[in-house]
Amino acid sequence: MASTIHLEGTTLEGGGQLLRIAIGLSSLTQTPLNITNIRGKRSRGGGLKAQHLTSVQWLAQASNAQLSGAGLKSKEITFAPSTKESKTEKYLKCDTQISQDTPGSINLVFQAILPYILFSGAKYSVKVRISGGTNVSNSPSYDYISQVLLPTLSLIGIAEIKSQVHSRGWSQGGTTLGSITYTVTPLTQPLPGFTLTTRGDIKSVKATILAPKACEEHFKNELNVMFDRRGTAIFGDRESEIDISFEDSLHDKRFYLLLVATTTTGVKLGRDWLYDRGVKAGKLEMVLSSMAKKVFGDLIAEIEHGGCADEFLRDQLVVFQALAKGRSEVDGGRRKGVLVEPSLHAKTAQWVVNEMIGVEFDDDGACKGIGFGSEDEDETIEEEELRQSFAILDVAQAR
Ligand SMILES: Nc1ncnc2c1ncn2[C@@H]1O[C@H](COP(=O)(O)OP(=O)(O)OP(=O)(O)O)[C@@H](O)[C@H]1O
Repeated sequence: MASTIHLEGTTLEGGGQLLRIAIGLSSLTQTPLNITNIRGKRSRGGGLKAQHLTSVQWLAQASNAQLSGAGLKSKEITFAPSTKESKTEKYLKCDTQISQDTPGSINLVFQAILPYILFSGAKYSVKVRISGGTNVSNSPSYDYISQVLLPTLSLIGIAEIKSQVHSRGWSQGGTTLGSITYTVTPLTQPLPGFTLTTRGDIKSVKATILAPKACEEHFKNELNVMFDRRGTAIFGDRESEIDISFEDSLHDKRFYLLLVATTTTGVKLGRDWLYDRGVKAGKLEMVLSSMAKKVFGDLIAEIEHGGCADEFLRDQLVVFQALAKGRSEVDGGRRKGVLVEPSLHAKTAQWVVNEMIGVEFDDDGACKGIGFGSEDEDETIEEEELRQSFAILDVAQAR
């Protein structure tokens, strides 16, 4: 049996993403895992929030893992997947519900469980209905997942993930919970290494607005003004293809805007903003115009670096690069001729995959993945273990 890997939860970003990636990889590789100081860099002492606990418990059930220490606010857990059976089918149900009774981000739960389902080897589609928040600050919204992440996964060879939003749930103070169903078809072959390095020209931009119905015209006008002003920075002198969609947020304090640029090579770049406070009388115009300016500015910065992934997508692709077979590269772009540094979230994701499965990333955002599920995967892991023990020997000799 593999020895337990220990991760220190304060490393780098020190948030929930470290836990999500680690538990997903532990379940897949059946490697026991111990995490201390979970979310150690977050305020109020860190520990597991409901959303994290839900993900850990679901993965423990799906991989038949022994879980100890897990509870709300827990700072240390040990997760030991069963190594006796590899028959995922027994525990990974084809139709499953994950219910949260708080508006914790549905999409962060999805982020935690997706690699496990995709690479589980199960021979049936897995339908997961998750309740909680669909649009929550500092996490991917439903709209971002369905318009940026899933089309990108399709571009790199993971075609079969369908999404359906049943109702919206907003972070903080929302009265109703939202729910989404994701239907995932597990891979039947190892994921081939992929490159996202050819950006292409911006072909179209889709704007998604969620806001109280009364401000529909107003919000759309703000966006049209911004497209007039900043269209050249987006499209250059090419024809602009613009689509603006509006959905009633059914909440007088919830305003959300997502802009997604699609390029001629199918690359998606997205930026969004959620404003979830009240708007004082006479201030609506200012709020909508500030939102529009901010999201346009952020999207244009993503377009100008010329890379193939926005800041958030970059960290969300790391685990897929690490599990794919052979070399994968995601171009994060350049500013003033210098490579755009990965965000702290992306560096954390890269650190976790290195600790868990020995995959190293270079400065270009490339790595050699282990080819999870392929016949020679054991060899790749063994080679890596051997390499690491030589590295330890080298260090010992140097002392
Ligand atoms: N606006 C956004 N659009 C898309 N993805 C986002 C956005 N904001 C954050 N994310 C993604 O959400 C994840 C947040 O990870 P993080 O570790 O902060 O999670 P967390 O579970 O909320 O932890 P914590 O509560 O500890 O902050 C990252 O993968 C990041 O890329």
